[in-house]
Amino acid sequence: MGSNEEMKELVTVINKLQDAFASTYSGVNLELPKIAVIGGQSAGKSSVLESVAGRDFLPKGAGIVTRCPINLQMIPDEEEYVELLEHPDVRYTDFNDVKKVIADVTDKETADKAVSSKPIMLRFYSPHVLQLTLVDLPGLTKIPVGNQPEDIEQLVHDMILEYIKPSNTLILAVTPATEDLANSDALKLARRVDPEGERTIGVLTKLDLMDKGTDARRVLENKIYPLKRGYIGVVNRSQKDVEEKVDLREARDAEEKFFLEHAVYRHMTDRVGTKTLQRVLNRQLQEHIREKLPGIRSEMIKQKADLQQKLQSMDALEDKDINDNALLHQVMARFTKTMEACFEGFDYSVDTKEIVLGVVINETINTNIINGLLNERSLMLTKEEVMTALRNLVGVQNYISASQQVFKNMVEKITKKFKEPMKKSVEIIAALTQKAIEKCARKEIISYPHLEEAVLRLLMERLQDNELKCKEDLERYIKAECAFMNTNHPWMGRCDSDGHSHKRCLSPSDYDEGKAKNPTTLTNSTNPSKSANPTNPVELKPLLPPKPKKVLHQGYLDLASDSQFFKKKKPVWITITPLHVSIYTDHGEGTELMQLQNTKIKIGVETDVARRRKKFIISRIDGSFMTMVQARIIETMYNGTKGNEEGERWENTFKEAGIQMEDLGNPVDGLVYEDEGTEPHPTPRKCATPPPKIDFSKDAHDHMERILKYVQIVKQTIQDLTPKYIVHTIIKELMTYVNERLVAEIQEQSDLKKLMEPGGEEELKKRKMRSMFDATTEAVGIINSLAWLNVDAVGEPSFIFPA
Ligand SMILES: Nc1nc2c(ncn2[C@@H]2O[C@H](COP(=O)(O)OP(=O)(O)OP(=O)(O)O)[C@@H](O)[C@H]2O)c(=O)[nH]1
Repeated sequence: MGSNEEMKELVTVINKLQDAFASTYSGVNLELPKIAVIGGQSAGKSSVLESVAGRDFLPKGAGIVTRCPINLQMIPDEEEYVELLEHPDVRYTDFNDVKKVIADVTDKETADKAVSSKPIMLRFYSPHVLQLTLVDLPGLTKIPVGNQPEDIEQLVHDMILEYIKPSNTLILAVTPATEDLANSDALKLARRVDPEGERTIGVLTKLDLMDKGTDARRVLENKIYPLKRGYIGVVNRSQKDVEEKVDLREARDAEEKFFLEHAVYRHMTDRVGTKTLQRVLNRQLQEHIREKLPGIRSEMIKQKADLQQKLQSMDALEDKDINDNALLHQVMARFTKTMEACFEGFDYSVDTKEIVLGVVINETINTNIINGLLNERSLMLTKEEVMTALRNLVGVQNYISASQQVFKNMVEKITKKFKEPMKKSVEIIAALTQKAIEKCARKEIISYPHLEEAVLRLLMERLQDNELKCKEDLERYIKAECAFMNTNHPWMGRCDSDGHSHKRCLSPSDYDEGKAKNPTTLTNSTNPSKSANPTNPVELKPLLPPKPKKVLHQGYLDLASDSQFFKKKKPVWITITPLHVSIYTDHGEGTELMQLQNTKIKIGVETDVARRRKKFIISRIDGSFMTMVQARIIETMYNGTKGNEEGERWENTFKEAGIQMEDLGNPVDGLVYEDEGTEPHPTPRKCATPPPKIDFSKDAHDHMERILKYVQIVKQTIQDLTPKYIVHTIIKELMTYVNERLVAEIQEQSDLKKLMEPGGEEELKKRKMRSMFDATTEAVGIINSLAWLNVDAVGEPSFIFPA
């Protein structure tokens, strides 16, 4: 490849690399050297800089024209124009305007002082330039003129030093050929920062103005004041040329002509002319690049590997070419998985730093709902409150019995109290669920703000619907609870009014055992809900004869007329086994009325010695009801017809069967039986005794206990069911929606392209990193493509600076 072509390629490559580096945000830069032009006042600095840049946009003239540093940044671009920092929005394409603005800004900046160190920033965009910076500095002045301060020389001196100090700055030390080189301030200053002259290029201007017969041959031959990089002689436009608007191209031609026709200079073409100066500068740059690129390449390769690793860990490399639909499904699958992990705890990468909201919801259910809102003391009635209510029912009347209506009203009233806490519970869990959704969305969808917005909108709508539905369901449940009171609930027998279960749970057989077999609703069924429910009568079926068992004694005893079974006194068939006392309507084919467990009953015995009668008063040891109709005692009597022995035998056999017996003696009032004339036993004599007193407090107490027990059951059921309803309706149904409908609804309602428009910090970070990765990859590719990178030969001049 010819060297000129190499340089063309170099301009392209370097500019591409600069672009690539700019997008890597890495700070990696070719750092092409700045070129600072220094020299005495009116030495021709601006003219040199201009001819290097190839455009005429700097003010020139006699006197001190450049009074501020002019920072000219050359930037490759398709169009050619100038921008000034002072007017960032204006693109100057007329260079005369640029000149004028620079002059104005200079005047403004130096209105109260001779010079200013604040640079005027210019950007020169052109398709023909490399990205590098040229700095025109004010001329060194010796004697203050006009309003210039006394220390003007020092001021300018210090400013120039500041600019040329960095080792990455090439110094163009401009001296007019009309001056003695030994007095060159430019060279003196350059030597201070570059004593070896490694980055200083001597430029001799105004060769055309030298006295006739004199020339700068010995200077240009580097013999007078040697510099490592030597001297270049140039002829710029004279003040007259400037005024006559001779353009740079014409000036360049005139310069060429001048040197070719000059007797001395035409023999030293490699030392004179603006083109030569450009070529030298190009060479400097090329050398610099050649030196720097291998290091940059290694740095880029390392950076590329780092970025690749980071992107892989962020799962961001694969997404690159995926289409929007696939991306939507990918993102939503991640979101669904995170939601499931939150609620179901199926996350295999179990979080050890933070409790997921699902766990918070669980704790809230147990602590704040079951044992909080739904366990408030105010929801329940105290014994005193029930008792007061019962007393209030009768007013001045004597208490007779508590009606079923009273029971219903009171239970209903308490049950309805649960409505508000249940609703509140729904709201609490809905609010937590909303938080969980938002958190999961933030985690998984934040990179796609439109999608996140759509997901949140749909889920919030669904959550609201579910919340409403759940409240309605629970309200309906309360209504259902009030609609039917299951007073035969199995727990009625086992919960005390404080809601505590007895140590031993009753089995269904227990439930049956204590149950009275009402002759009108008798059944063989062992199902408590059917057989025990007085509102659910079933056909009366005669029982089969009792299974053969070891009978200790059996026979007829009379059942009292207030036994709750019969309206009249009636003989019943009783058998005593080691385990049970059973009462049948009759011997053989009779129906079993009751079967009582010996260990659970006690029998009080009254003996009427005169009549040889014995009355056996059977009750439960725990005081509970004997029958469905709520009698606490069953009175049976041996009527004495078989003599004393038979009465004694009954009593002894009860004892033998392990029943707790109590001798009640010989009662004063005798055995009270209405004479019903029943067969086959003689009728006991009617006894004139006062009617039994109604025990208000005992009956009310029983009623109160039943109410308290029942509302306890209601409460426990509500405590049990409410969280189930809530979790099902609020969370499970929401998850079903997320799994089955959400994506489809999102696709139906929104524009897919817009949905998947990335945004948000996380995505921006990923994108930035990905573009850095791409730029680095490109930069490495560009550097690798430079075959001449390791070639030592220095290329010929080219058009880095526009011709
Ligand atoms: N004949 C001739 N005139 C030149 C040459 N170089 C510069 N001039 C003129 O010298 C004057 C000063 O040139 P400038 O380029 O403004 O010099 P400067 O060093 O930038 O001046 P200050 O910034 O004011 O210090 C201008 O009128 C130029 O036209 C040259 O090589 N030959």
